[in-house]
Amino acid sequence: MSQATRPESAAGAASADLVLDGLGVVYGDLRALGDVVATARPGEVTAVTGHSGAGKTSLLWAVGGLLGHQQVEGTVLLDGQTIGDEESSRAAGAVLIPQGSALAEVLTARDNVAVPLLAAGTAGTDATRRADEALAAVGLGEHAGHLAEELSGGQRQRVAVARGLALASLRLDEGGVLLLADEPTSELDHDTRERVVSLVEDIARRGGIVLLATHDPEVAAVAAACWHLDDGRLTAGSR
Ligand SMILES: Nc1ncnc2c1ncn2[C@@H]1O[C@H](COP(=O)(O)OP(=O)(O)OP(=O)(O)O)[C@@H](O)[C@H]1O
Repeated sequence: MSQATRPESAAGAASADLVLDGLGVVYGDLRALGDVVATARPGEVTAVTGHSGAGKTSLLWAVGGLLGHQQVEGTVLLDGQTIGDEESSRAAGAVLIPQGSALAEVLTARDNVAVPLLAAGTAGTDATRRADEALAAVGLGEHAGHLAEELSGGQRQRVAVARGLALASLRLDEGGVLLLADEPTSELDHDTRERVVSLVEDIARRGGIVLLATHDPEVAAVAAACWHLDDGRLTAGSR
């Protein structure tokens, strides 16, 4: 594990870094996130921690361009370019593994993983191959043909992880990825959790930028850096 940093200033960030400069999120009268200044580096997993309601999902969604203009304050830069709206974040390789599995119930596990790959322009046979590989990697190779609605909570979460990792791998092949993983291990047993964390680490090892929101100290402990949120404010890094 490398020395963790408290990203107090965007100054000195390398150009390929993800830089949050005064990032804030408001929902009407509620301020969920305020004035976050932080830098995440390619090749590292950055854990995003904090109590329930601290603003972890809001941060990930703001970076991914998934919130409305009026809800987001400040600037998100990747490789020196402003991102943070849907189009620019997607073009920059942003991939979200959402909290909760958000699967299409009447599609198979395989199709849940393959459809976003097809939508991203992957040819059918390649999308199926990538989907099957991703499902096998999370231990669901034998469930590829099962409908999502037939799967357990933990299996569904693994399909969602496989979907995100398959798309992240595609983005890496295309030039780069910004993986936003929102509590991807919350419903997994110990061994499966370790397997998923290792797959997320692989994305970083291949040069991706990874933000990993988690409540789990053991998961956070694998990260090279940690952003800890307290009521929407970034507090001191823990390592
Ligand atoms: N769409 C929304 N409209 C209004 N308030 C929201 C919305 N989404 C989140 N909030 C509020 O914003 C705050 C931060 O929520 P957020 O989901 O970012 O926290 P979190 O750290 O991810 O929480 P958890 O660990 O429980 O998932 C909370 O007070 C929450 O109630």
